[in-house]
Amino acid sequence: MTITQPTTQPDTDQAPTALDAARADLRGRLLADGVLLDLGSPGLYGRTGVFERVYAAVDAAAVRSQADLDADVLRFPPVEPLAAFERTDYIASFPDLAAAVSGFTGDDRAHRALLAARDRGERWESFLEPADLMLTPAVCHPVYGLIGDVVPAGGRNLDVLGDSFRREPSLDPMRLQAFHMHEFVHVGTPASARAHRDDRIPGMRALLESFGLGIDVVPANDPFFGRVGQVLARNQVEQSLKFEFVTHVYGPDLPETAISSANLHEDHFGTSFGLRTEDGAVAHSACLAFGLERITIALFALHGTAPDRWDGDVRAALGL
Ligand SMILES: Nc1ncnc2c1ncn2[C@@H]1O[C@H](COP(=O)(O)OP(=O)(O)OP(=O)(O)O)[C@@H](O)[C@H]1O
Ligand SMILES: [Zn+2]
Repeated sequence: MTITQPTTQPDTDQAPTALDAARADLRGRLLADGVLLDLGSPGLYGRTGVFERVYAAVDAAAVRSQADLDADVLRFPPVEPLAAFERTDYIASFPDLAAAVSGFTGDDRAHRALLAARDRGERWESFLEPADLMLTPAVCHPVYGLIGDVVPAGGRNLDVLGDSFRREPSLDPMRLQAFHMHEFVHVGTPASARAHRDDRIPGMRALLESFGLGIDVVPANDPFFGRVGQVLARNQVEQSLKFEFVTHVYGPDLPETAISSANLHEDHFGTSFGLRTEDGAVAHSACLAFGLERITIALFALHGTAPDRWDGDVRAALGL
């Protein structure tokens, strides 16, 4: 079958850097070899069988690596109610990444006006109204509202896989607008949350290394928005709240990319969602997040786009 793909054009005419060139090269290879399909908008791709095969293997290996948690499985839709989104405070830290759903609520007359604007070649989305739904930017968000006010002794472990949407259009195939994270979340005491994060870092690292990837674990520096955001970013690093598993996707001389993370939220969600431990203290939480597309694409970048020709050890680690 031949698939005709619309082409996404770069939206800048600045001179490309070595990193831009490396990103364009990988993107071109993934499209030319039929791993991804260009949907005509930066960071949005269709996926073919070869992508899905590796992606499913990565996810299954991630799940096996956390099996001892005996976590409760939770799955959610790609959108969350505005009221739930509000409680996470995401809009305070990352307004530039957030995206809302809107819908048409007008009458016949408003519909005719919409169609007239469309016939004139104008944008018509302004005829839509906010639908009180947000695209979920981090898959653990819906968990905290469902836990109940008191977390049982020993805490709760949750296995959450879902869609993430972040409005960060890019021609870097490692930076998508729509992607998936598989998260292993713990809600419990300050000590159990910290242990969940810290004790599992070596195992996560070993898993990613078993795929043949070179991994560094580094303190994360998230792109919090604006001037206040610079303070938040500094706190995050100083308090070592988040670690990222980074790998060289674009060669040893170019910056590494985060393919997974291990986060300690402290009392952030416990306070916002009114979660307490049995002794009445505010619950703490932590999560491990596997960035499934980023891990998958890192594997294609390193080992090539034909998984049957990958090293036997790598295929064994992935169960391919
Ligand atoms: N735009 C994206 N496209 C694909 N995967 C992503 C994207 N953003 C995050 N991820 C993946 O989800 C994982 C967990 O999300 P997290 O919130 O920690 O990302 P992040 O630190 O904001 O990523 P970055 O700093 O690269 O923007 C990341 O380690 C990464 O693997
Ligand atoms: Zn980050």
